[in-house]
Amino acid sequence: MIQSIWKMKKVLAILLALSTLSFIVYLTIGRKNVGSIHKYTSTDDLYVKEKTKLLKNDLQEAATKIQELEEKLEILETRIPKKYPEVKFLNYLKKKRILVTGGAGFVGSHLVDNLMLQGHEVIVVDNFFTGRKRNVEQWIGHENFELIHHDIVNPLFIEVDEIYHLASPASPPHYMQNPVKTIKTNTLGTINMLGLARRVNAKVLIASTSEVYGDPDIHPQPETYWGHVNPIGPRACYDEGKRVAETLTYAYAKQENMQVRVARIFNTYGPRMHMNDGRVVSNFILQALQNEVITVYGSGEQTRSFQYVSDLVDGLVALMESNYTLPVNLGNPVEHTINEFATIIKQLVGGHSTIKNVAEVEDDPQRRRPDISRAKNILNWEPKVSLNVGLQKTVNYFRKELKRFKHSHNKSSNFL
Ligand SMILES: O=C(O)[C@H]1O[C@H](OP(=O)(O)OP(=O)(O)OC[C@H]2O[C@@H](n3ccc(=O)[nH]c3=O)[C@H](O)[C@@H]2O)[C@H](O)[C@@H](O)[C@@H]1O
Repeated sequence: MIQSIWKMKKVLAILLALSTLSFIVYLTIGRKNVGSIHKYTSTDDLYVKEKTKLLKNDLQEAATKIQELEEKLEILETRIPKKYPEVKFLNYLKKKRILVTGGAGFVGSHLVDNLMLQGHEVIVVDNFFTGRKRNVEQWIGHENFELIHHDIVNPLFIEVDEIYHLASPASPPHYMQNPVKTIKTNTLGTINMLGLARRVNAKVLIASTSEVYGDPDIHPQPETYWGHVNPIGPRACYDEGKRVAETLTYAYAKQENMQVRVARIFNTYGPRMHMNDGRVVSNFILQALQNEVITVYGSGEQTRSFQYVSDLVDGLVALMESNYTLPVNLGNPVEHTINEFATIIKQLVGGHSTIKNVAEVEDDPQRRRPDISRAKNILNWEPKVSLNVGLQKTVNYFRKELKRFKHSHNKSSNFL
């Protein structure tokens, strides 16, 4: 079908070219001939004018027809079946209807891929504040997939078996950009999702964060640690927002006898991170790829532990499938200072960026590393992807993104 459409397109292009050519030939050779055979008269001139007019009309008619045909072709093209990744077949007993809030975001979209490939029906709800349609475009039109543009701060009425509640900006510059909205998403949004889960009797997993531990004074951080959070600092909208989300979850679970899961997610990276994400992984990689200065905030002696996104997704699915209700840390326990991390990225990318220490960030947690004993014991889960392998995939992704950005930037400036 695709080939025949291409053939039709070629034929149309040839037709258009031929008719234009014949018109030009007529105007040049035809006119000259008229002049060479006959003596030039005003009758000839009239004849040529009349003929030109007729040909112009013919050409106009042909152009209209071609346009009509092109429109028909466009409609036909939309009917060409899209090639989707192959999904498992599940019978109606095993197939679940799963809602993923924030499913067009970085982590959400990878989770959606996993659930779709397993053969489930997936409904993505996203307000596209930090999520992008592009992250889930591979599934658009698939019979098991649905994309809803909706802000979960408002209630949602659908029937589902499970809810992965991931909707919230997660990058510090993003969540600090509109702190009130971040709090609303994590409080009102969470109430709406817990309310929905209660109404339809669905299992619900809440994406919490390592930030509930604040700037920790216990290291590494086990789930039993209560945290060290500044309730009025610049990060409070997010870390206190997530703490309330956890409190709400356990209040609903107790009062309404619901099945809940809480994942405390540590720093995660991978393809589909936004170019303007502002977190350390994307910043350093983009800076290194463009030979710009790699900006280390503060002394660079603060630490983080980075997990690759596919490991996190495996952990989220395992947690949902378990019958464990208390919070579970999901993160990679391999810890690095930010200075070390800058050097790792610089070496991996190459180029001639320099590493520079710039102003520190207020309330920046100084040490962060998950204690993952609980996830290991209960879910039999631990990260599999090494930093080198994960970073290489992420660097490749950002390299492509930069090319794509430059290409579309050039195109739009040509257009202007
Ligand atoms: O990546 C994540 O998943 C986590 O990211 C953030 O937490 P944070 O650790 O502050 O994330 P980054 O902004 O990536 O910062 C990590 C460290 O790198 C530093 N950094 C960041 C960006 C930069 O250009 N340079 C730089 O030195 C920061 O100051 C911080 O010490 C979010 O708050 C968490 O919710 C989220 O789980």
